[in-house]
Amino acid sequence: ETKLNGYTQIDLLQNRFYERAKYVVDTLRKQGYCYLDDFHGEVTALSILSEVKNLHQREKFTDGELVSSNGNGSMLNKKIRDDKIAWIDGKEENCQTISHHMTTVNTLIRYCNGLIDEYDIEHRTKAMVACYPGQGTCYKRHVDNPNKDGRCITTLYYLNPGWTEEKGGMLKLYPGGSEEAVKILPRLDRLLLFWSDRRNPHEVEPSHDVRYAITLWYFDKNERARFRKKQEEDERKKAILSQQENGSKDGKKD
Ligand SMILES: O=C(O)CCC(=O)Nc1cc2ccccc2cn1
Ligand SMILES: [Mn+2]
Repeated sequence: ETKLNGYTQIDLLQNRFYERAKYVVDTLRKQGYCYLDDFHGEVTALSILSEVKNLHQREKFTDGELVSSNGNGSMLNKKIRDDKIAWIDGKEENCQTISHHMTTVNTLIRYCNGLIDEYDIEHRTKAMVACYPGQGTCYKRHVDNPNKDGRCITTLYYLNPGWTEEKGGMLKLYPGGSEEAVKILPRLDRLLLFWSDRRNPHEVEPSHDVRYAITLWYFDKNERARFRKKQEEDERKKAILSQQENGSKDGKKD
């Protein structure tokens, strides 16, 4: 391959990933969040946007699920989120550039993993493609991973060309749980990363125009394994309890 002052193209590419990973990890350490602009370049960003719009037209988005306001499932189902979402694994038809985004962020995170010793990042979720349809739709203040479900880094890729603050839809982040918020413009080709746990409560302000983003959550291997083990134990306990209940019911019958 062509040698540019001793470097091959691959070397340059790997250096580029290494440089960005270094900046990301240093910034995450310093302020808990970090964003990279012009992540893919405009042409690729617009191609991802057209695939997302196509998903939207093909009605592939579902309503964000309702969450009961006081947690006991009562009828007071209050909407805390108005986003419409689609889960994408990247193999779907007409999602090639979305898939390219997923592999590119994987590579960046793999380089970051080499620099972060508090986590061992090997897996991620599918891509959650989200759309806020405008008319004041928003997402109330929340923490992505409040109870150690394994997710350690949230990555949000924004797809909104020409977005301005007048359109609302700013991501308000409260880094370190502090009260003064940081406002992030959800502009095209911006990749935002932040720790998924209680260090980063955040909310989406009411949006007055259609607003698209793609989220990928990355797991810490150990926290995820502990969470899965706990989930299985809870399942077993539930199964035993329901058997006992059925058993006692049978007992009453005869
Ligand atoms: O679009 C943005 O700027 C961020 C939106 C956002 O926080 N979305 C979001 C979406 C979620 C969907 C399911 C479960 C947890 C979730 C947490 N956060
Ligand atoms: Mn969130």
